[in-house]
Amino acid sequence: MVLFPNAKINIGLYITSKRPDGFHELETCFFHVPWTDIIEISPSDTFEFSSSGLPISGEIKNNLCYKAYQALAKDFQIPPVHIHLHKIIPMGAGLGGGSSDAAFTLMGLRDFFNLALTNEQLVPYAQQLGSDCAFFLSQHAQLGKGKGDELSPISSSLVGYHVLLTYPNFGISTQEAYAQVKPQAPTYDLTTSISLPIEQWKDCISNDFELSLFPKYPILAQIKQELYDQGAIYAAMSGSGSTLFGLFKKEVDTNQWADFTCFQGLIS
Ligand SMILES: C[C@](O)(CO)[C@H](O)COP(=O)(O)OP(=O)(O)OC[C@H]1O[C@@H](n2ccc(N)nc2=O)[C@H](O)[C@@H]1O
Ligand SMILES: Nc1ncnc2c1ncn2[C@@H]1O[C@H](COP(=O)(O)OP(=O)(O)OP(=O)(O)O)[C@@H](O)[C@H]1O
Repeated sequence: MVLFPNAKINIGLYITSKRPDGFHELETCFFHVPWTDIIEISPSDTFEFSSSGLPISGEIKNNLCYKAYQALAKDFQIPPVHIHLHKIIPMGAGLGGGSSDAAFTLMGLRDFFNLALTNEQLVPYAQQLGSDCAFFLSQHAQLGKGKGDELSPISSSLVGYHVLLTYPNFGISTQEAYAQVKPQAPTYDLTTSISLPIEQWKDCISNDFELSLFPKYPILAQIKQELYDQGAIYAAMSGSGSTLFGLFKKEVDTNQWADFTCFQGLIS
């Protein structure tokens, strides 16, 4: 079985308070984007995990695909499998690649072994694996609250837009990014702003992580400006960075981004 876990972008991200468990309460809108990893699940006599593509730091036992297998194997008698991950989505990028791998592994194992579980019933497994993970069990854009895993669908859509993702070839640790944020009341009401035409988003939707990360990494602010100079209708950082994205009405020339790792895709 072959799976294509996709990345996400956050449109708007407000960090409103720090919780007693050390996590933060936030409000954000998650959208799917078509940059994907590849996972293959095949039968095996013993559990095996292998990877190719971008090197993934950390031990195999900490890989989210392995953790997803273990989470399901605790509650269901599933035979061993070989999971191969071909890593394409950059890490420490704010694109949720690891979380997507975890969610797709849960859904893949469910289908591979015909487990009687709906995506909704997989949510508690996803929540154990990461705050972003539950979003990838859904097909459509979602408003995320709480740790980012309390989701409700939104009607806004990016279908027909071209998205350009620019990863500046360095990652930012999510944990460190949160540690530098001063929680505050949202600057704008995200539910109202996200329902406005995309052309208006730049005046009423922002990402709180930009406030602390742009002064630390001035290149990020420069990339955002260049995306607007190139004609983006909306440009921002995704999640805790380091990727900046631009939304465009037409395909754009990516020659000027040759120094970065970039992806351009039509949202369908
Ligand atoms: C920045 C976002 O990508 C926005 O969607 C997410 O909030 C991050 O989600 P994630 O990568 O799935 O994060 P997790 O793996 O759950 O947590 C990584 C670290 O980020 C911090 N963290 C994460 C989520 C949250 N609501 N508050 C936090 O403070 C914690 O220090 C945690 O140890
Ligand atoms: N399947 C996986 N793919 C990528 N990274 C993984 C995976 N499993 C565990 N990790 C660890 O998670 C770290 C962060 O990777 P991830 O792709 O989730 O980053 P991110 O873009 O910062 O995500 P987010 O937007 O959720 O904060 C990696 O450096 C790696 O050590």
